[in-house]
Amino acid sequence: MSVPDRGDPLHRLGWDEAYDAALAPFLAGDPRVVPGRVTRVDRGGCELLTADGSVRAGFVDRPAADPTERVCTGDWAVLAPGGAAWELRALLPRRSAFLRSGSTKAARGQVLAANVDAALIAVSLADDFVVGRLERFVSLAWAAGTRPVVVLTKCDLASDVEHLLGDASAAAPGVRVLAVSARTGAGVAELSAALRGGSAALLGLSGAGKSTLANALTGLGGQRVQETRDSDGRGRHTTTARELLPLPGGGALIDTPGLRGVGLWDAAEGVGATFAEIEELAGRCRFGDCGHRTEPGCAVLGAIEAGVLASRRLDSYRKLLRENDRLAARADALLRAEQRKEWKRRAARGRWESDAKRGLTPGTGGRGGRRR
Ligand SMILES: Nc1nc2c(ncn2[C@@H]2O[C@H](COP(=O)(O)OP(=O)(O)OP(=O)(O)O)[C@@H](O)[C@H]2O)c(=O)[nH]1
Ligand SMILES: [Zn+2]
Repeated sequence: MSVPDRGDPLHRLGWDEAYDAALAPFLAGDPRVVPGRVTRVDRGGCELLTADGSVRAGFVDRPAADPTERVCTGDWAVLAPGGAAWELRALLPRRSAFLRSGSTKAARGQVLAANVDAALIAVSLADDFVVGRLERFVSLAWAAGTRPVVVLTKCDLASDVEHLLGDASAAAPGVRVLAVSARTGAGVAELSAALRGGSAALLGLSGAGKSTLANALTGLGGQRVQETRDSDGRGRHTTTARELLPLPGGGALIDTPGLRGVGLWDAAEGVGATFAEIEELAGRCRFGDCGHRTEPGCAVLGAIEAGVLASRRLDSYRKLLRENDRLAARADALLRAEQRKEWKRRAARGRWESDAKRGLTPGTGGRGGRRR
């Protein structure tokens, strides 16, 4: 493995000068280190693509107490020769990260994908268009530090595409919205061009057409999706394990199972960006802490009355903020519980040590302990 130069596989996957700068201190410490991009993560290990274009598996992650510091798909890793094989030494700072809210065990959440530039939100035109769901995905994309791109899929099945494009644009102001059909190929070239050079991740409900879209974008044909013809048009497919795939025009597509239908996590800012027009209006309310319910001089209510803002937008905005608050509160509670456990462990260890010093049976504090 050697340090990459321009046009090599790593640059095609998005390596640039800022990453060069991030790698420099590692190179100064050990000139043998090389970067690699994580294409898939397994329990405790990962697979990487390196500058010579080869995919190397079997890398073991460094120990990290904070789950968000563990390796994830899309990470740029610093590799160094160690013993018989290469080892993963560090991760370069992430430009963006999708976090999943913590499970009941881990309060701090888990990073699902890193260094994503564009979040492709797949919305099937074969199903009813649920605006609130789109707003949720858009908020998530902003919160992760990525640029959302709304992809209305299966446009061959819809008759009023123009109308639906308008609805989607209204729900996601300032966001690029495209209609595509993997079946007819409509819009695919335009989407490819919009992604060129960057890293894109796929989000969307099951059956939204993500795998089919991934095939169309990466040019993998039917390799990743097995077409089945069933009545509801959803079908079943098998997805191969690699989660980061090079795009033919440069850049990469990240498609991780965990990212496909994620929950909100610390997305208050993302919600704000999605409902930018409401936040902007709120800045003009008479009271700084206006709840936009009955307050006099409320610019938000004023806009609704004037027919400039749909009251449905305000409802969605509130709902997403509430959801986010609930998750944040839950995460706080989990974090506190973890800390309490750690304090108990430390206190127990302290008692043990002081018992031992006093010549008591360790852990009994003298109750039932005999002096030796
Ligand atoms: N008519 C039409 N059908 C499509 C199109 N894209 C996907 N489909 C069909 O929609 C179904 C679901 O597509 P998938 O690509 O498997 O959807 P997915 O989002 O990957 O689904 P999950 O893996 O469950 O998340 C399949 O039967 C596809 O053949 C399209 O552009 N037009
Ligand atoms: Zn107000």
